[in-house]
Amino acid sequence: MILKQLHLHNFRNYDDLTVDFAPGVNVLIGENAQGKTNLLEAVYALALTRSHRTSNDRELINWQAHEAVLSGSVEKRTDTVPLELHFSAKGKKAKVNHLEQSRLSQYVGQLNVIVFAPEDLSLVKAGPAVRRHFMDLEFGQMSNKYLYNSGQYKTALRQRNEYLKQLRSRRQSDRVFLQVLSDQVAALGAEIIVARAAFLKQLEKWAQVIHGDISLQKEQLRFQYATQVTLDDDLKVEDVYQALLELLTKNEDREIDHGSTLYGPHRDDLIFLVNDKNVQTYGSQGQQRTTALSVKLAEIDLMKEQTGEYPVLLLDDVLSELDDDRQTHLLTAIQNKVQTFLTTTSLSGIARQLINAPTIFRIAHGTLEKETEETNETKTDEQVDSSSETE
Ligand SMILES: Nc1ncnc2c1ncn2[C@@H]1O[C@H](COP(=O)(O)OP(=O)(O)OP(=O)(O)O)[C@@H](O)[C@H]1O
Repeated sequence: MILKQLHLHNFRNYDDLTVDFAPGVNVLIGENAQGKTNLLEAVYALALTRSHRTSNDRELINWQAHEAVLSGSVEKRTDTVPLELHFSAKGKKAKVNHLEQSRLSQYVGQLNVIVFAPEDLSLVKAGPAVRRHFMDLEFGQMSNKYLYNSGQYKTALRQRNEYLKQLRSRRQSDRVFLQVLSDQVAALGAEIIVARAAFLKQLEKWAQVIHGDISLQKEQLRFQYATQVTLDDDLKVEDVYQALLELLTKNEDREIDHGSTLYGPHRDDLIFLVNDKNVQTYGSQGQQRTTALSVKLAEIDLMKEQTGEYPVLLLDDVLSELDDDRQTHLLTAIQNKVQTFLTTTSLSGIARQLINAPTIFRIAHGTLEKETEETNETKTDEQVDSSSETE
């Protein structure tokens, strides 16, 4: 899929901007604090209805305004879809094909994006919450059902935790109601666990090939999904539900003492093994970065496999964090395949050599100026023509 056009109205430091993007690599160049990441954030928000760097939507609205609007048109293989998103103090409104969607989970999935920022290189090193967030974000874009279930699960978990606290402080004593809440948590949790296991299997398949290439076949990457229920090959939602419910029922007293739910997919982790060793514990920084890069690149292929369309790739100042070798792998893997938005303060080194016909936008104080190969060529042609006339 391709984001053909984007319009920003009172979004961050942009007043009104309409920009047409190229299907290949769009390079956003500018000094610090000019609006490069804000523009990338706008693409991300148009896709997922929220920012990748803040959970507070108010920050997205221009300081002088009360409402921000993003709109754009997404070209897919079969059709072009107009998207529109309004942010205000009253909340968010999302439209697909000019029709307001009653649930945001119905909107997400129209434009798929993968963001790769320096902090993503610590996917392996960071705590489990980061990897759970990663799974929810990526799998949620590929499946409306996953997105819906994970939203419902969070609500059910919050209610159960609240009730456990009330039981602990003896404001409540009804254990039967706790069982009702446990049942909800187990049913939704089982859906999430089974979906994660299936997605991870597919993701691992792509990541293994990429990791093998980058490491010149010296390393083999494997994933281990760490969840509290035993996972068989022939995994069924019903079995996971029963296993999870049993854990919750057996441990009610402990959970009341804690005032929180100790079992379920909110406790999952994803372990990466390189040549059968946990790369978080034993891997070098280079191996950890290669793993993170392989996983990110694998997501692109998985998304294509699951949705039939390549996602849009957002590279937020990440090239400067990668050595030449890894930059080369990244850039050769995406070119002529995925529409890419890349922010940088200057396009230099290996990136300048490798990016084939980039479309360059110069950003200063929330304004954009396009500089394309074509206009450069036209200029050169005009200059040649006029010089031949003078002769
Ligand atoms: N809600 C807002 N309203 C107006 N301006 C904002 C808002 N939020 C952020 N800004 C401004 O946007 C600018 C930051 O833009 P951005 O984060 O896109 O920088 P950048 O070009 O990516 O720079 P760097 O290379 O340093 O990351 C800052 O000048 C900031 O003051």
